[in-house]
Amino acid sequence: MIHTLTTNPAIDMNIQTSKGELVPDAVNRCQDAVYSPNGKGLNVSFTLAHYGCQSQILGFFGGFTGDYIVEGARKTCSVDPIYVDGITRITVLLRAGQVEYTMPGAGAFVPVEAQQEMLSKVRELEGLECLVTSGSLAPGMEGDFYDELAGVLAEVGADAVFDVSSTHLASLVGKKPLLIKPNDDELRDIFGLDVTDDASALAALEKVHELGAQNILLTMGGRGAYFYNGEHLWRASALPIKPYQTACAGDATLGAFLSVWYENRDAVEDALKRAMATGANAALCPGIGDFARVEEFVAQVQVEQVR
Ligand SMILES: O=P(O)(O)OC[C@@]1(O)O[C@H](CO)[C@@H](O)[C@@H]1O
Repeated sequence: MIHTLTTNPAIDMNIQTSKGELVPDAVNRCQDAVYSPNGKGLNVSFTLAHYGCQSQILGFFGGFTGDYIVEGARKTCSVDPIYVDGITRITVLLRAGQVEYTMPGAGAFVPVEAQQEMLSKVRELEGLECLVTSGSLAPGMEGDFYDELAGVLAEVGADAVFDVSSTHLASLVGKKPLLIKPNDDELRDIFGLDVTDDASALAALEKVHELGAQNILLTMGGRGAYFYNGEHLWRASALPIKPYQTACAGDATLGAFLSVWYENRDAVEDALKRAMATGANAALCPGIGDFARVEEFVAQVQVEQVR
């Protein structure tokens, strides 16, 4: 079974300013608030659940916000939480007219003892085939937690998938994760690599593969995505949508991709079509979305094997 790990989950609070603008030093009244239990790995689990793939959510949770997320997530997924003393964060996703502001809180402090408890839990999980670790590290955690985690996964023979924005990813790929999912900003900031066309995508993803990542799913928002497996490179088109909020789209893309590809490594085209369609649908909704237009979108995604 796939498990997901979110060290720093969040309630996503989507709001819109009533006047369609954000005015400094003024009272900006807001409307249409939507609250949802989120965090990057949870979003992957919710997406997997939508496609009938069972997964279990792991993470650190604290306070009333942590309880809200655990309770909410349990409506669709199994959750095995570790509780910490602080208060799990809220991410404010504010829309002011055409402008989107994403404001994640810092999150609850995770002491070393809780980190060790998580590593022991992972080591002892029954039926662990793959751990998807997503999102930022909670306060109190350092990049070496990922190294220890990768060590535990290697020890128990489980696959590692990382969708993390930490600069530590540059060395973590040396542990040969099954898959990483950077976006184009992360590829530039962490690996110093830019993608402007097929040739630069191939050069960049070959480089990251040489560093150790077995497979790379590169998401680029409105510019589509590439997938490289060390041998072949595929390009997938983006949907021409007007996003409501882009925050959860990458997680929906990853979850949808895994829901096909993890069990069938040859089904890259189908996996990419579902991934792009699901990501686009998520971008139209608050939270992870309603998956309502996925089938319609699948038919519109163009996937081409470019090498
Ligand atoms: O601080 P992180 O973990 O990078 O990002 C957290 C977050 O913004 O990402 C998710 C969307 O991807 C949201 O559900 C969540 O609030």
